[in-house]
Amino acid sequence: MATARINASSCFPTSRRLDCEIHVSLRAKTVTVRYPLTKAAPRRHLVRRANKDRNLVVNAMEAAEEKPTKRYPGEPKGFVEEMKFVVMKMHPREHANEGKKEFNGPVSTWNFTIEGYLKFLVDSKLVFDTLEEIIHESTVPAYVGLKNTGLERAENLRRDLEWFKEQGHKIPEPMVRGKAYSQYLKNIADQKDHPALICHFYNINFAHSAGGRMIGTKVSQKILNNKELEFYNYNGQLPGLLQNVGQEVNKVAELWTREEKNHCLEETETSFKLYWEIFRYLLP
Ligand code: HEM
Repeated sequence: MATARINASSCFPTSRRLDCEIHVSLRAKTVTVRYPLTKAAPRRHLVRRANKDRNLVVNAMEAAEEKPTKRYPGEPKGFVEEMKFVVMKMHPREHANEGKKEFNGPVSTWNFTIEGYLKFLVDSKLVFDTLEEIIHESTVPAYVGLKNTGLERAENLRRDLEWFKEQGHKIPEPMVRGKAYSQYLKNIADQKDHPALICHFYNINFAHSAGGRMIGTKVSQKILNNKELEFYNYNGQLPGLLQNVGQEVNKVAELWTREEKNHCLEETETSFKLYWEIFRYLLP
């Protein structure tokens, strides 16, 4: 609501006239209008005129005021929340609710096979290998806080695949889906597209910590005799690790323009599609 303050005390004489001001405030902005009146003009004229002008000034300010800036879902809580909002909309509804059904959602009806699961692990390893190498070897300031976060999975996956080998399983070579995602990550790193890369960093790591872990539990129960794989084992408390990484990503994104943030959010679709292809090895 606009208010106008007629500041009669700010009438001050100059050599030939009496200048007075009114201040009109609209939300955070204040406009000052100066009235050059002759010394002879009585103050009540000034007040009358200022009152009349006040509405004109308010209207002009309202017209000039920028439209309220768009709020993005999740924005008040930080950029990671914005990313979460976007990716959750991409999940099929029954998958997004999976965690609320005490692991008895559709994933529990999947008939996992060792063969499919090994493909999933091998291609996931290639993706984590690539992502971790890019982040680790980079000197880009935006990635500094994303090194050695405790979410790294490549080494744990290597140990899991070793275990499968010891059990007598043949470990496949990386396949086209894993190679496609790995190559895509290398391309955006070469292009120095940091917002896009950080989008993938978030989605790959956080997807694994959420739906990925649920799937891991089911696989373990159904076909691995409850064997706990290293892939799902973190050095430290996972919620704390995720919170720290989330804070680091939020800090980086605070330096971005809205365009860079939107570019990062738009990249979610590619990340979801590419990683979804790898999850599909698990489908019967
Ligand atoms: C079978 C496949 C999948 C299932 C069953 C699944 C399931 C879930 C579930 C249940 C959640 C937790 C929702 C909540 O917090 O209430 C979740 C979160 C998430 N998923 Fe998926 N998801 C799958 C695939 C993917 C893919 C392909 C991506 C993207 C690459 C992805 C990215 C994420 C992310 C980033 C989160 C948010 C984690 C967080 O910020 O806490 N998910 N998913």
